[in-house]
Amino acid sequence: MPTDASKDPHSQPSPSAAAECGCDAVPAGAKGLAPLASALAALRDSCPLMPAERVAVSDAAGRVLAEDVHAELDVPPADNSQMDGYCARVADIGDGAWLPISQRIAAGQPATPLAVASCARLFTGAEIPDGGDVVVMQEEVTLREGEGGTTLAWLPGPRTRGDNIRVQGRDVSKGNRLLAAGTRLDAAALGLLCGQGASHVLVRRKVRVALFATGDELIEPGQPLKPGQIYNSNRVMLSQMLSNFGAEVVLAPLNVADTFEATRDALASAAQQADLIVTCGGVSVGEEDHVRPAIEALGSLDLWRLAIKPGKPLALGSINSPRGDTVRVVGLPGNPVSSWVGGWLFLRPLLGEMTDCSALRELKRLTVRAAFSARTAIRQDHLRVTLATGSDGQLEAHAFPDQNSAVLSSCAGAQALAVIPPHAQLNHGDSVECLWLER
Ligand SMILES: Nc1nc2c(c(=O)[nH]1)N[C@H]1C(S)=C(S)[C@@H](COP(=O)(O)OP(=O)(O)OC[C@H]3O[C@@H](n4cnc5c(N)ncnc54)[C@H](O)[C@@H]3O)O[C@H]1N2
Ligand code: MOO
Repeated sequence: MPTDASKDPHSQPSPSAAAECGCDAVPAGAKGLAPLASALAALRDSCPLMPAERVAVSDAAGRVLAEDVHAELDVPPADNSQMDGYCARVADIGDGAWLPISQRIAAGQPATPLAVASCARLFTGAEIPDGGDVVVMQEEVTLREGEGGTTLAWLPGPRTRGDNIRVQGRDVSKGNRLLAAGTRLDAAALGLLCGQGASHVLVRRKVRVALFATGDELIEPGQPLKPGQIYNSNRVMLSQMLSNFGAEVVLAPLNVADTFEATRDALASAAQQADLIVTCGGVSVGEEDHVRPAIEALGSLDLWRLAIKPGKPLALGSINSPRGDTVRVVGLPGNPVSSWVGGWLFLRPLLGEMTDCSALRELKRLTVRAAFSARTAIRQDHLRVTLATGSDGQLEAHAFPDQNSAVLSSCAGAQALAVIPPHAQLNHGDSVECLWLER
């Protein structure tokens, strides 16, 4: 387990946990940094819930159910065969019997009651005829010609009642809850709805997000790179993350100039059409960082500067919208890793809250063995790790070697964030709690 590094005079910062941006050394920053839990509580506080809307099931992938759905039908609707074979009565088979084939039932055809001391030729999915109580796979059956052009089947016995029969309602029982409100509809859930014959479903409206990046150094991919410029990696990256988390990006201007006026105007225009505003960059302490003052000019800054790494200068606020309500603003730091980690730690749970989605609200936690060492100072660190099974079968977390908040390579392919609490020394082989980055 991580130990308290502040009490160990000999412990040195590990490369992965070094304070790359130097923030830990800023004395003023040591105080007043909000822990992650307070930031998440502030984020969830009086969050608007998206209204419900009815959409076609075929368009509902990734949407969040706004009500419980109860089954109106049994699935399967009648007992049916789970093999290609022959249906008979266990009593007629006994220790094995030659039985005449009295009917042939393909999937989709109605069955007639099974004649006494006979069997029915049937196929996977075909309805079980009344009276039949077992299906024998065709591989076990021998056929021969009987008298008068009939065919006889040898069904070996003894058999057990119900073998190879899928009983009515085995999958879904009429009246039972099929899916709970708050479920994010994946392929299987859509299949369940279709199995009920549902064509439409009541879901939460997607959260409309306005997203913009600030920074005069940014240009869009495809343009020639001039001295001093860098490509805008975060806009498309965050837009993709937001879509994956179920949101609809409604406004994403290519870039916003690094001025107070441009930032304020971009926020004000975003508030006209969005349920949530996400900005990237311009939240630190430099005089080119205008997001915080712009939020304060249009509403209130609820939280700024967190005891987390990466992501210390993350800003949470609300601005007044022309509709008379307020729109939440999440100001992510511009460092690409800080933005990406902020997407997982804040945007995902916030979207979960706004759509009442249980799966998005919390990242799942797993405790594994650390295949690295790390040391933290005043901030809780979130190291990008991949998970692999060690030689003894235990799950291990492997940290990307360079955990600097500008090294986006640490995020590509990362499967979890290893959480290293403040003032801790984690040694190779210790248990470490990870947040699973479920895609
Ligand atoms: N004196 C201090 N300086 C800094 C502190 C501090 O406490 N005191 N905090 C540092 C930390 S921690 C972070 S994180 C960054 C965050 O700063 P900003 O949110 O203001 O971000 P920018 O300055 O705009 O950009 C930071 C970095 O990231 C690059 N960037 C920005 N946007 C993008 C984008 N869309 N695509 C790709 N790269 C982007 C930008 O060029 C900078 O290199 O502040 C530290 N400074
Ligand atoms: O460490 Mo900053 O907090 O680079 O994101």
